[in-house]
Amino acid sequence: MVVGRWGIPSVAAGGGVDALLPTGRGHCVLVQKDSLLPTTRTLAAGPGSEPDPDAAISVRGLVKRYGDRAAVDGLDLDIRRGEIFALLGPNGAGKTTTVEVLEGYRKRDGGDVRVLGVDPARGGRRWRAQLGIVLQSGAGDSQLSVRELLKARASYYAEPRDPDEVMELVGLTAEAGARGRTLSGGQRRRLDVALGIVGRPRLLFLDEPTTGFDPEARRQFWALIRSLRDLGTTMLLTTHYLDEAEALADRVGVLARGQLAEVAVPAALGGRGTAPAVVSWTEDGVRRSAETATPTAFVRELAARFPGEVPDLTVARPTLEDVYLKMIGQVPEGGGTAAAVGRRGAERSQGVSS
Ligand SMILES: Nc1ncnc2c1ncn2[C@@H]1O[C@H](COP(=O)(O)OP(=O)(O)OP(=O)(O)O)[C@@H](O)[C@H]1O
Repeated sequence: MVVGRWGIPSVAAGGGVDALLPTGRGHCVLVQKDSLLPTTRTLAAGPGSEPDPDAAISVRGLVKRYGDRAAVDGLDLDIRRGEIFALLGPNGAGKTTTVEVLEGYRKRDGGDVRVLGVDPARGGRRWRAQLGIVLQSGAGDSQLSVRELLKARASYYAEPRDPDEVMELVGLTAEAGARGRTLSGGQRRRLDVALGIVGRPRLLFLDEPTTGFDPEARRQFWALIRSLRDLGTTMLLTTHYLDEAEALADRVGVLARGQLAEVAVPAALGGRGTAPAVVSWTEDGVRRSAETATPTAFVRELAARFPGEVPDLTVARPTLEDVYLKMIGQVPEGGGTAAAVGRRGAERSQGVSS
């Protein structure tokens, strides 16, 4: 058995403000349309404000430098208890660094951070036992069976979930006796999640959890995440899949160059909620389209011009992907994801990193 972090057994080692949008539960976002950084801030997590004692995660002015380069550069963020928050951002934006600071795995250079009310830099075993972590590389080649792995992990917690219930929850009951190395990629990921939740965490970190899943496995995984939310688990999800963020997240935060460019509910990100619709149709053999703020009225007028169905009619608004790509630009800062991941993989088995 490999001993991972914390001694817990591991199976792997400026433009103008254009609008004020409510994001729910008393938070608002300031939307600026014509600048990349920062376009939006949660008012509740404004610079200089006090950390929110009721939040599951509360961050003010987080700074993390590697050499003279700031990977995280003054981050403010509140994640409410019980919500699923998706952290989005291009390669090298600072997502993993941020999450590692929150997990108590990486030292920060500045700022105030509270996770379940505790500074992660000082979090002890009791605090850590309330966290669940599902890393990118997981259960892999274990010689132990699924049930053995879960029982071993559960034994480290005061009030673990029943391993059989966890297997049921993640859909691994039929594989209870199978060794980790014989599982398919999707089953291994389920096992990663099972290991992450068997300690009954109040806060679950999910790092790109569905990479490599087939479409059906992703849908099943989403259902699992929703059922965990129903059980009251707060989740911080990092993902590059925009549809996943849209399907799961109560709110999304877009990180770019170490700062939060925007925090919003998925439907409001980048002004989606108020963006004009694009109506398209075919007329006289030609594809036509028009932007309109009143698509219903437009389509009604259009329909009056045609005796039957309007040919090839579609009405579209910007997708989450559209606004996200616009927000971040296309060129990843710093490149080098593979190098960063490899470096991290090596560091993660060795305790807290600077
Ligand atoms: N241990 C390290 N030493 C030096 N630089 C690092 C280290 N870890 C990360 N970086 C750099 O910090 C920046 C942020 O990296 P980070 O891994 O946090 O980004 P990310 O948003 O998680 O990226 P990805 O989506 O590719 O996983 C990058 O420029 C990266 O190269």
